[in-house]
Amino acid sequence: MSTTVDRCRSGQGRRGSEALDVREREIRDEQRHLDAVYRRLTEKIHEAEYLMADAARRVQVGTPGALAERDAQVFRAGLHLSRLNNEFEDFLFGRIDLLAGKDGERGPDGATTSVEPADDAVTETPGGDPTAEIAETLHIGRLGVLDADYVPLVIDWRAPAAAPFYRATPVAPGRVVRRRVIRSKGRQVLGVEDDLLRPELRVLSEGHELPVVGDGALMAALGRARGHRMTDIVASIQAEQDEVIRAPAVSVTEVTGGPGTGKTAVALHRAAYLLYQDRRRYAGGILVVSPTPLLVSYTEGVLPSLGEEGQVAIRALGDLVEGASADSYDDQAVARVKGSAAMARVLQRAARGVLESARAPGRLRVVAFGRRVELDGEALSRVRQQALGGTAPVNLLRPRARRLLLDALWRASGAARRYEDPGMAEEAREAFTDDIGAEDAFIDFLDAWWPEVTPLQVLAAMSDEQRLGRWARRVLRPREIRQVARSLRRITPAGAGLSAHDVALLDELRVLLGTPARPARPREADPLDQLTGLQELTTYAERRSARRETPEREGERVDYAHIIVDEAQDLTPMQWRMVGRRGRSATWTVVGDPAQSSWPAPDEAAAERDAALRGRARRRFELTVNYRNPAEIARVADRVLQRAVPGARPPRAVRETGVAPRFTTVPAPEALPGAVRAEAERLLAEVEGTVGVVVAMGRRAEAARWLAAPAGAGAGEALGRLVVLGSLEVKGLEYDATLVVAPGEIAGESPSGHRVLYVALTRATQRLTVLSTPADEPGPDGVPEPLRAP
Ligand SMILES: Nc1ncnc2c1ncn2[C@@H]1O[C@H](COP(=O)(O)OP(=O)(O)OP(=O)(O)O)[C@@H](O)[C@H]1O
Repeated sequence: MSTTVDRCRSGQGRRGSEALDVREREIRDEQRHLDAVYRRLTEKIHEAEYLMADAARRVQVGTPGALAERDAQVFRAGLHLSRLNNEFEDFLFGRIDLLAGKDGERGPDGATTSVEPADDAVTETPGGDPTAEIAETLHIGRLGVLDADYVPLVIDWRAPAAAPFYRATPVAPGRVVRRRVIRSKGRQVLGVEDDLLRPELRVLSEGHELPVVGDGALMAALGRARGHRMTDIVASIQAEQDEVIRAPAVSVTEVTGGPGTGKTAVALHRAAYLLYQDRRRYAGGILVVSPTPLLVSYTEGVLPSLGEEGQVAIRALGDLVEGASADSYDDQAVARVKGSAAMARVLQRAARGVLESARAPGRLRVVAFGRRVELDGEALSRVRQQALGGTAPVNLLRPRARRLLLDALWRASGAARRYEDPGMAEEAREAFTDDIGAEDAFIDFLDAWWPEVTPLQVLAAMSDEQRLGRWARRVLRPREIRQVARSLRRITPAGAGLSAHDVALLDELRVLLGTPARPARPREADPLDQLTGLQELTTYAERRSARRETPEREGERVDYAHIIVDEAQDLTPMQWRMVGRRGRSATWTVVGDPAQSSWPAPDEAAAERDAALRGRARRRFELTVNYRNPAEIARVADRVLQRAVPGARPPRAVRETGVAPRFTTVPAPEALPGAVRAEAERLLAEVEGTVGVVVAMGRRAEAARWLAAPAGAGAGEALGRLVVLGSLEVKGLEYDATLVVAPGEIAGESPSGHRVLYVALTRATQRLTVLSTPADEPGPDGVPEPLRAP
C-alpha cells in the first residue's frame, strides 16, 4: 500500500509532523518543476520576440510569396507571444502519475497516448500487495510547454494526453495511479492535493513509495467564497463534464442538467477546447449567447483565464444587434407577446406598411415637355403597392419604386401617343426618364415618399396603437396590441429604452428592411499591427475579418463557426430566430435546463429552436451533479421543483454544510424593509463573499432603496458584497448567501413563476434565508406555502 500521509489533519505527534514534512517536500518538488517551466517560458518569449522582429525585417522583400509567409509568421508569433505573456494566476495546476501503457504511441505533445495499463504494469507478489512502478508523469497546465529536447514540461489541459487527468475515477482509473491538483499563484507553488485512484497498489516512483497528500481539490474549490466574477474550473473538471467539453463539434451538442451542474462553466471551457482543437476554423468565430448582461459580466473573465482572449464573443441577448443595447425590462405579459413567433407576421406587415406613414406630399408634380404632369394619391398608392409586391427587403426596393414612378409619370404625360416609331418612342422615353429622374423636385419627392427606413423607426411606428392594430389584425388580441404599443412608446429615437425582446424584433426588422449597399467601412486597427508597427500590409486576420464583413454590408448578420447558447430554455421564439441567423453554417452547443425556464410556451420555442438548428443531428448529454448548492439548500429547492415540474429529477448535491436554510417571517408588509435589511446584514456577517437579495421583478427599485444605506459599522465594505436583483435577473448567477424575499410574489408573477422561484432558491453556495410576508402563508415553522412539500 502507498504511504497515505496527511489524511489526518491534526498535525499532532509524529504522524502529523511526518505528514507536514512530506507535504513540504512535495511542494518543493513541484516548485522545482514550475521554476523549470518558467525558465523555458522565458526562452520561448524571447524566441517569439525574435520571430516578430525577423518578420518585420522581411517587409523589404516585396514578393507576394514572401509577404504571405511573413504575414503568417507575424500572425503565429504574435498570437504565441500574447498567450505566453498572459499572466496566469496558476499556469500549472495538475499532475498525473501513470502506469506503463498498453500499445501507446507518443503524441505530438511528447506524451504516450495509451489509455489502458500494459499487461505487466502490475506485479503480483505472493503474500504481498500488488506492486507497480510509475512509468510516466505528466504535468497539466494552461498551455503546452516542451523543453529544448521536446520532452513535455507541461501538457495543455485540452490535449488528448491530459484527458485522463479529468476522466480517471477509482472505478475506471485507466493508467492513472495518482491525480494531483497543484495550487500555485504566479510563480509560486502554494499547495498540493492528491487523489489516489489505485489504493490497492503499492506504487513506487524512482524506488520510493508514492506519497499522497491532502483531501482532494474539488471540495476545496466548491467551498471557497464567491466574488462578482466566475472563475474557471480547469483544475477540477469532472469526468461527465469533460465528456461534454471534448465532444467533437459536429452538428449540435445539447447539454441539459439542473442548477449548479456546471453547464455555463462547461460551455465556456468547451469554447477554449474548440479553439485549441482547430484554431483556424474557430478563430474569431465562436459566439456565446447569454441571457443577461449580468451573466455576461459574471462569466467574461473565464476565457481570458484559460488563455483565450478576443476570439470568442460573449453577448447578452439584448446586445446581439450592432448599435442596439437593451436597458429596460418588459412586463411578463408584454414579453410573452413580443417573444412569440406571431410577432414575425406583425413585423412583416409593419415593415411594408411603414412607408404609408412617411411624411410625403399627397401628390407628385413634375414638368415634362413644357407641361405639368401629376400623379394623385390614388395613383401613388397603386405604384407603391406594385413596388412592394413580393418579399424583397423594403429598403432595397427603392430603385424599383423609382422606376415604377417614372413609368407612371411617362404614361400620365401621354407622350407615348405622339410617337408612331417605336424606336423613337423608346428614345424619348429614355430622355424623359433621365431628365425627370435628375430633377430636384422628383428626387426630393422620392426621398420623402420612399425613405430608407430603420428598424427603430418601424418600432416607433408600431407604438401607435391604431397603426399596430392594422398590422396585427387577426394575429394579436386588442389587449395585446394595446400593451405592446404602450411599451414601445418608451423607446427613444436614439434607441434608449429597448428591452431584450425589442432587440429581437429589431433584428427581424433588419432582415425585412434590408440595408442598402454602402461604401466599405474604414479598416479597424488590428492589434497585431500595433504589436509590429507594420500597418501598410494586410495580415491573415485582417483578410479573414474582411471576408466576414462582406455579408454584413449586404444587410445580413455575421455567420459564426460555432454558437454556444447558455440558458437555452429561456430563449423566446423571436430570440431563436435572431440567434439562428448568426449560425447558418455553424455547429452548436446548446445548454439549458427546462425546469428553470421562465418562458411560458415551451412548444412554440421548440419549433423555432428546431428551425434555428436546421434539423442538424443532435448529440445529447446530461450533467447530474450539483456543485453549487449544499444538500440542505438543494432539498428545499427540490420541493419547489416538484411543484414546477412534477416528477422532475433534481441533480445530486455533493456537499453538506450542516447549516439548514433559515425561514423567517414579518407580521405585516410594512415590516419588510427593516427585516430585509436585518437579514441581509446577518448574511453579510456570516459569509466572506457575496450576498444576493432576490425579490419579485416588480419590487426591484423599492428593494434597492431599502438596502441603499445599511446601518452599522463596515457598511461600505459590506455593500460591495451585496447585490439586489429581480427574480429574472439572477439567472445563471450565484452568491455565497441568498436572501429570497416574499417567495409567493415571485411565484405569482407569471405562469412560469414556480420555475422562476426554483432558480432563485438555487443561487446560494453556502447559506439561504427565505423571508416571508403573511401573503406567503408561512406555517408555524416559518416555511411559506410555495416551499412546502407538494
Ligand atoms: N468541476 C468543477 N469543479 C469546481 N467547481 C465547479 C465544477 N463544476 C461546476 N463548478 C462550480 O459550480 C458552480 C455552478 O456552475 P455553473 O454556473 O456553470 O452551473 P450551471 O449548470 O450553469 O447552473 P445554472 O443552471 O444554475 O445556471 C460554479 O461556481 C462552478 O464554478
